[in-house]
Amino acid sequence: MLFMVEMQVNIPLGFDAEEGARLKLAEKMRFQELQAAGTWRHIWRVVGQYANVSVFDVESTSQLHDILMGLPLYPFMTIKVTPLCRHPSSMHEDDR
Ligand SMILES: O=C(O)C[C@H]1C=CC(=O)O1
Repeated sequence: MLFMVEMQVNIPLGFDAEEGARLKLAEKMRFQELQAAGTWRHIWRVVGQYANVSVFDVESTSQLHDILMGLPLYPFMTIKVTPLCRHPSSMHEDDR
């Protein structure tokens, strides 16, 4: 199942810089793990914002829920999830 996930990161002004850097590194490592597994299929930066638009490929909504809630930066994120399905004109067989 494919989902578009929009994530806005809001780390409060004055948040401990070292802890912020640690969380960002942990987030990057988790992202790369999920990308390598094919679960976090795509990611784009939203220009001018600490935000991304991503596509996740998961088995269930509860899997996606657990992944998102487990992200190191989750406590600072506003997240919007949109289910996707294959466009009838798509040439990509793996768009499911
Ligand atoms: O930078 C972000 O948009 C937040 C998050 C998503 C991947 C990652 O490495 O950090």
